[in-house]
Amino acid sequence: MANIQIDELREKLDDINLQLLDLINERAELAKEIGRVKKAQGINRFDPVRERKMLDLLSEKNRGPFDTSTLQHIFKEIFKASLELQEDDHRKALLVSRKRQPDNTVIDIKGEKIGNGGQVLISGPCAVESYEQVAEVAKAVKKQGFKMLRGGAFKPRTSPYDFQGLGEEGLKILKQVADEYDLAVVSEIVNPADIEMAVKYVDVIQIGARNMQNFELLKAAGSVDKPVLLKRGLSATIQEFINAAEYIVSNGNTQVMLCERGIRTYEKATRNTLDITAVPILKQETHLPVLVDVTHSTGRKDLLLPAAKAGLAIGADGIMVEVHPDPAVALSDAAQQLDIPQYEKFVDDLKASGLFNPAKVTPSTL
Ligand SMILES: C=C(O[C@@H]1C=C(C(=O)O)C=C[C@H]1O)C(=O)O
Repeated sequence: MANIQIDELREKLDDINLQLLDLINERAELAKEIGRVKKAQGINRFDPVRERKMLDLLSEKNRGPFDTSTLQHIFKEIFKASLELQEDDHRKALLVSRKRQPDNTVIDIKGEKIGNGGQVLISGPCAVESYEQVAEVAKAVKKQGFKMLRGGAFKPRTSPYDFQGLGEEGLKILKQVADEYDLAVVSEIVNPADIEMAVKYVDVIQIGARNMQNFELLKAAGSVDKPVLLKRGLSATIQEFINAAEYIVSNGNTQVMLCERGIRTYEKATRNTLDITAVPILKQETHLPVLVDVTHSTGRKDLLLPAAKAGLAIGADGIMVEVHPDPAVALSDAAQQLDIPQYEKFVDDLKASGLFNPAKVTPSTL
C-alpha cells in the first residue's frame, strides 16, 4: 500500500521534473538570445545588478518550504550556467577557433611551410650583438638545412639596467645576414609604433610573453601583412592566449602562430614550467600552428632536448631554441643558450629521435 503511495507521488515528481526541464531549457534559450544581443552591442555578458534584482524578487515571492538562501543558491547556479552558455556561443564565434575553421592555417615563410604537418626549428641568439655573432649562427642554421633565424633587437628586460638590444640597428644586421644566407628573420617588436618600420626587415614579427596582452601592439601587428609569432604570457591562461591571437586575426592578419614558452608556477627547478598539454589544447581549440620554446620554458641546457622531443611528440609544429657562438659572453641569457657544437648535437639528437619530421622548404622566390 505504502509503495503505491510512493509510486504515485514519484509519478507526479517525474511530471514536475519534465516541466522544470522544459522551463530551464526555455530559460536557457532566452539567456542565449540576450547573450547574442549583448555581444552585438558590445555589452558585458555578466550583469550582477540584474542578477541581484532577480534574487531579490525570488526572496520576496518565496513561500517555502525552501528557505530563501537555498533557493538563491540554486538560482545562482542557473545564472552561472546561462553565462557559460553565452560564453560557449562567443567562443565558437572566435575567428581563430577550430570550430570556425576546421582546416589548419598554413603559414609560408620564404618557402618554409608551418602548420602543414612538417616541423620547423627556429634558432638563433637571444639578442643581436654584432654582425659577426649573427653570421656565425646563421651559418650553423643553414648547414643544418633550416630556414628560420631568430634574434632579439628590442629586448624587454626585467631590469632597466640590463642590455636593451640594438634596436633598428639590430634588425638591419639580421636582415643583412638573412639575405646572405637565404634565411628568414624572426624578431620581437615591443612598440606598436615600430611595427611599420619592422616589416621592412623581418619575415616574422614576434610578440613576446611580456607583451601578450599589450592590446595596442596586437592590433598594430594585426594590421600588417606579415606573419606573427605570439608567445604565451608569463601567467596567461590558454583562453587569454587564444583571445590575444584573436586580437591580431580580427584586425585582418590571419598569419598567426602560437608559442608555448612556459608559465610561472611555484616550481623553481626550471625557469618556467613548460605547459606541455597546452600544445594539443591549442591545436584542438584553434587552427593556428603551435610552437614550443624550449629555451625560455626550461632555462636549462640539459632539458632542451627532452623538452623538444616532448613538444614534437605531443604535436607541436616546431621548436624554438637559442644558439650563441660564445654563450659565456652573451649580453643576455648567458646560461641557457647553446654554443654551436652543442646546437649541432642537439639537432643531430633530435633528428635521430625519429620524432622530427622537418618541414619541406621550397626554393625561395627571392
Ligand atoms: C541573461 C543575462 O545574462 C546573464 C545571465 C543572467 C541569467 O541567467 O538570468 C542574468 C544576468 C547576466 O549575468 C541577462 O543579462 O539578462
